[in-house]
Amino acid sequence: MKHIVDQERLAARRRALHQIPEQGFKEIKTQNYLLAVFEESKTDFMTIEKWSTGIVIFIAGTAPSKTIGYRADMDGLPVTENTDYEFQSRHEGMMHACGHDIHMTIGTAAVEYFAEHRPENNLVFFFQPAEEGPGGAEPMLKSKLFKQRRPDEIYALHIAPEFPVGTVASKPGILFANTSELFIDFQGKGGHAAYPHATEDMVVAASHFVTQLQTIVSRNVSPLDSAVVTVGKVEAGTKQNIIAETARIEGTIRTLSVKAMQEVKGRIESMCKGIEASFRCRTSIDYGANYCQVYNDEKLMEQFVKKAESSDVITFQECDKAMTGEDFGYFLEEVPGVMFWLGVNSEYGLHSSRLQPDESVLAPGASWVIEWLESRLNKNEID
Ligand SMILES: CC(=O)N[C@@H](CCC[C@H](N)C(=O)O)C(=O)O
Repeated sequence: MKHIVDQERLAARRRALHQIPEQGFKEIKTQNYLLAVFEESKTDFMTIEKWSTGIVIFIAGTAPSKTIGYRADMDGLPVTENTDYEFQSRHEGMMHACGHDIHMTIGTAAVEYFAEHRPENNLVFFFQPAEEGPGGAEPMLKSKLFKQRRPDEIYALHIAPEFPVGTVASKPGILFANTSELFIDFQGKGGHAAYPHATEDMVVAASHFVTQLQTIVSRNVSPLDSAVVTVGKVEAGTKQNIIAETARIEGTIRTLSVKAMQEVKGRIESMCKGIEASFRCRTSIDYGANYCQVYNDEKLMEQFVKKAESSDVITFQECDKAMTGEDFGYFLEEVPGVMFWLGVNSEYGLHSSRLQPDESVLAPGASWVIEWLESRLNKNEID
């Protein structure tokens, strides 16, 4: 199959989306932009419905015996863009630094294609808000709309800066980790910088805590299991000559097993008690959004690999699991399916202010998604 989509049209769309990154559950402009795109290809066998700031599109098949699902995430990240793009983000302090602009654009190409080539089976697209947090998948799955449109299998992609354009990579079983956000507040007695003995310094307390955290992965988690504890943000104090009354750390925990997640959280709780005793302060922990692992169905993965290996538009590569998180894992808990990486060859990685996915991925990426979905929608091809 040659590229069946128009690269330039998709690039223009991706650039438009790139300029309007919005936080989770605030994707209003993004939703409106997508709705306008879908309105142009609307047919009488296609239903377009809003869910929160997301969109669900149902394409009724000609002779359906099942429903195939596809999901694309929509939100941006609080990152100040530092690329050399002419079409940089117009939203200060926000950027599509995780490639969701590419994910959505490829999703729109698939919607347009199947609006023109009505499939035999039903097809449902989930344009999902808030993947980066607080998590749109879980509430979407609980919605009445999802229950009405529930697919029998589901697919999604994520861009991969480290793979060349034209590469699709995945693996059976666990692909992405279990995750938990981590927010800890420290509260003590602040005061004058010249009277440390009369205060409890929360800069020192939080700093000790961050250092102690590093021993969880090296000394508490089994070396045969895997975990990550990252602190991405620390905030404390008000001025250089005032001893800080409060501090806050924000981070994330990643584990391959549910057991390791419980162990890491248990250690964090014990360490907080230790910090309270040592620094005469109070701590409070909030685990924010938690995502389950992304687990690829083995049988569907086998079929995916078989199809990918015979495709002219992409090359398949088996990859290792990663400690990234994705709330698509919740879809895969409910419905069997596959998530895969799509190479975009960027020197800078996901969540970097300099991430620059190679746009030439749009046509082959969309063609592959269409080719794969078509094989699941056309009854002659399904094993
Ligand atoms: C693919 C990717 O980068 N996903 C995010 C998911 C974030 C989950 C949650 N907000 C957390 O930080 O734990 C990731 O950071 O892996």
